Amino acid sequence: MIELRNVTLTFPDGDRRITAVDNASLSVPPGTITAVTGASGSGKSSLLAVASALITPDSGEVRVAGIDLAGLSRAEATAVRREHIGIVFQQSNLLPALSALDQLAVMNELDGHSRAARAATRERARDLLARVGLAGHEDKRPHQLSGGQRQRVNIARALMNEPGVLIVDEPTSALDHARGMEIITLILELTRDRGTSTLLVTHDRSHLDRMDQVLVMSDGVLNTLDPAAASAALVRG
Ligand SMILES: Nc1ncnc2c1ncn2[C@@H]1O[C@H](COP(=O)(O)OP(=O)(O)OP(=O)(O)O)[C@@H](O)[C@H]1O
Repeated sequence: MIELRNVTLTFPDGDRRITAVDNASLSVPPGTITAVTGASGSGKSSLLAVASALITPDSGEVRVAGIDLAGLSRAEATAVRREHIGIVFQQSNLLPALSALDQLAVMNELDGHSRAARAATRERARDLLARVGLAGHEDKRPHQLSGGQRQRVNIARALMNEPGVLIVDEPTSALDHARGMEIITLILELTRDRGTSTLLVTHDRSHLDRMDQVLVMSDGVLNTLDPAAASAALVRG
């Protein structure tokens, strides 16, 4: 579950402050997907940063996987992120030198677990890669994969720790329409199968009618839109 109640986030701007998120409330139940759309600079990334425990808002309540983020130290917030939140960033941040399998396994292996635990990690990574359609591609490095395949690795990596919350920033921006559709379908399936509360930012309005909930951000303010109406608006142009 992701829950934001009356969240406001401001940034300094010379003598004044910019309100990036303005008294925003939202709730994303398990197994559902909420899309946030809106113009550039409307506050979407700021909202994701708050929901990912990367930034503490000025005011309001943020609960992720049942945990109230208020008052957590930086280390505690990092621990919550690691255990409960899978994040797929806009820019693919895969490590060029690592195979697809190692991109998934490396974070867990850094913990220095036993041999058996390492083997289990690699088995889980292999299963997840198969789940996102990359069986047979485990040993490929990022430059040997297409944009859509790299995005699949990103998604699989975000799921390694079996998070209850999945935060996805612009997953289709670097892809053509057909590949974008496939990625959205995958994220929807994973959300249903794994029961994640998925919060997704997108500029691409063509996917909105597939979402459980659509929110439009404008100058930091969130408004609910009927998913079908969001698509109808697209048809009308
Ligand atoms: N670290 C920061 N310091 C100061 N101002 C910031 C910071 N991050 C965002 N802002 C400001 O907050 C507002 C919202 O920005 P944000 O990046 O959240 O919008 P966005 O909707 O994600 O935009 P885009 O679609 O272009 O990524 C903007 O006015 C932006 O300039």
